[in-house]
Amino acid sequence: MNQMTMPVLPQMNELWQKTLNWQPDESQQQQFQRLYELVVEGNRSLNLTRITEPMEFWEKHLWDSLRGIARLLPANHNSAENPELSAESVLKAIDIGTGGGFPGLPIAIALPHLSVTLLDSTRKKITFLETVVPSLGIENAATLLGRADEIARVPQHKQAYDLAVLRAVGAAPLCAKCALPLLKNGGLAVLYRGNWTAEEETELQRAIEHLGGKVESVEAFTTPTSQGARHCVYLRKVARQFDRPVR
Ligand SMILES: C[S@@+](CC[C@H](N)C(=O)[O-])C[C@H]1O[C@@H](n2cnc3c(N)ncnc32)[C@H](O)[C@@H]1O
Repeated sequence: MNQMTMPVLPQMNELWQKTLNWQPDESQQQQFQRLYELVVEGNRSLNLTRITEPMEFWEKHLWDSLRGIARLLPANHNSAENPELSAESVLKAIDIGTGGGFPGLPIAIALPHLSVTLLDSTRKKITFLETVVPSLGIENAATLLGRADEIARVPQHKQAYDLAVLRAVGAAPLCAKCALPLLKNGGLAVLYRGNWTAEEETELQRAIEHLGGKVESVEAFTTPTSQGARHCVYLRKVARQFDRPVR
């Protein structure tokens, strides 16, 4: 057996459980393993990621993708306390600038009730994902080629999503400008960041004032094996743009 056919991805059941209060089942483990193999294979012709070591892939692609939406994983959301986060109310998600499928593909695998749109403006990334999605047997994810600002003007996508996730797409104000027009009123954007400064938060606040968004919370944490610094910025869409008075 070569490295590509062995289940080389660490299972990490204890760490999944301890850090996210969740564990993938057998079929989700297999999908993560196959995703790993396809990304390593795809990397030979496409510049998808620098992270190809199994342990690093687990932490920086799989775990990191799911940490941002940990509150939506079964057992973590309490729909009575937090109705806008219940599994029943978060149905449509979009991963803006998904690249090789992160964080959108691990999210689609972990939350099969969610319908996930994988958006990217680069044709070759979408072509890659068009083969990955069926190859993993994922039925709740679809690819979409285009720029977020253009897609947000298409009636089918404008204010159509409950959840938007963005990782490594650009500065936070740009991410907010991409995400908020795609969200329904009450929808949530998760900006996956490394470090996060007070200056960045001020700039973000300024940028979202006119877009009907508010910073609901910022979570700081470290990754579980290499202790890398991470922040997730949660933005709530509180008003549709056209609800706000034009000054
Ligand atoms: C550095 S990659 C990050 C990929 C992935 N999110 C990750 O964390 O591994 C940024 C991706 O965002 C895409 N992108 C940048 N601006 C975009 C936009 N305005 N609309 C859609 N995709 C965009 C690029 O084509 C690229 O694939």
